[in-house]
Amino acid sequence: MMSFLKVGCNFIPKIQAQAVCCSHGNVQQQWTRGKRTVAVLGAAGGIGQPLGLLMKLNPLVSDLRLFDIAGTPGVACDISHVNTQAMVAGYAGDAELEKALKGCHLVIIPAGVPRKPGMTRDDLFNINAGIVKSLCLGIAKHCPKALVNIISNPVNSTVPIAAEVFKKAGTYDPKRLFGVTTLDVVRARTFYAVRMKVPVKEVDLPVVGGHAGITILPVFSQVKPKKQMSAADIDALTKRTQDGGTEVVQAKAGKGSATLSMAYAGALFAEACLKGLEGAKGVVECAYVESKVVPGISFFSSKVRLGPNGAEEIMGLGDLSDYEKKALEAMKKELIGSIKKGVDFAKS
Ligand SMILES: NC(=O)c1ccc[n+]([C@@H]2O[C@H](COP(=O)([O-])OP(=O)(O)OC[C@H]3O[C@@H](n4cnc5c(N)ncnc54)[C@H](O)[C@@H]3O)[C@@H](O)[C@H]2O)c1
Ligand SMILES: O=C(O)C[C@H](O)C(=O)O
Repeated sequence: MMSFLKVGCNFIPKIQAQAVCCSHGNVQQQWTRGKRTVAVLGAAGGIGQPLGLLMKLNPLVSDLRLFDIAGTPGVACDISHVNTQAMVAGYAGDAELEKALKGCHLVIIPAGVPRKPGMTRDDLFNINAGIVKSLCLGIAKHCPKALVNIISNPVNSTVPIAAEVFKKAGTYDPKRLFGVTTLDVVRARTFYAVRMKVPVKEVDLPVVGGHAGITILPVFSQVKPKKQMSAADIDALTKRTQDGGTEVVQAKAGKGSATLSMAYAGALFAEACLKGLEGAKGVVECAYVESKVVPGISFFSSKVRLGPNGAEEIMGLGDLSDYEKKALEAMKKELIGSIKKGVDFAKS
């Protein structure tokens, strides 16, 4: 749980430094508050609006830039009335992208179309690939040193697209580019806690691979606190995590995909990045990054230690059960194909 959400309303008058914890609860550290500039691109959308609000609540943020093709002046005005320290500004349309990005430390991208029932995330490629490409061109030009958190689907392809854009611009640093897979972690932890009857705040559970169907692999063999799980439990919870996005798409019945839980997850990962920038120790989250963890798969989500330069360390997978090893084999072809599709698009 995010520190600023944990303390709820009480955090508002406490503008001075205080001890805060990362989502694994293993960090206790002092740091300076509110000196980071954060942009949300796609800020008028279903994810962008609550994500903007959550970033406004984050005491590490001094300036919040809300960018979209339209609608952001209103969203920014609304959020700016919240009595927390971050200054909020709205920017609309390509002509304002430079102003939105200049000086940013962290750029979060939930811009793009969401799924409707019956669609796969890959069905979004044709529209979202171009959106991510054009926004990343802007980042390369106006804030090349920023950390970039990509939420837009299909994440398995949009992150490789971003990498290629940055490579072409000569600004690529793999430590600063992340695909946000935190929602898979959030879901897996929730589903495990409910099924195994453990307090959700105590659950630590990595989710590795990518962010689509069988490429999502919760590693229940490493879950804490460990409860005896039957093979049927493991299979059911793995499948539910893999299908979590589709569960929401179907429940919303044509009105989009996960927005509120995604805003929460996006804010959780953004806060981990900001804590890393501030030099907090022991900030570890799963994220989809350029990786050598699985030979032959150039982008992969695993535990990443965040620090002042972004992804300071990409951690290995640890021991996997036979079930997980099989699932890892099963995802390889799809993941490699999605990565290649993104790279080919960016190069074309
Ligand atoms: N990574 C994840 O776990 C995860 C979870 C949920 C949703 N998503 C993805 O996030 C994306 C956004 O979902 P949503 O529900 O917020 O959609 P939405 O349609 O509600 O909002 C998207 C916003 O992006 C804006 N946009 C489009 N083109 C833009 C551009 N060039 N520059 C700036 N903004 C632009 C739109 O105007 C809109 O406001 C989708 O691709 C969805 O699949 C990812
Ligand atoms: O499922 C989707 O299309 C949105 C997102 O990727 C999710 O996991 O909720």
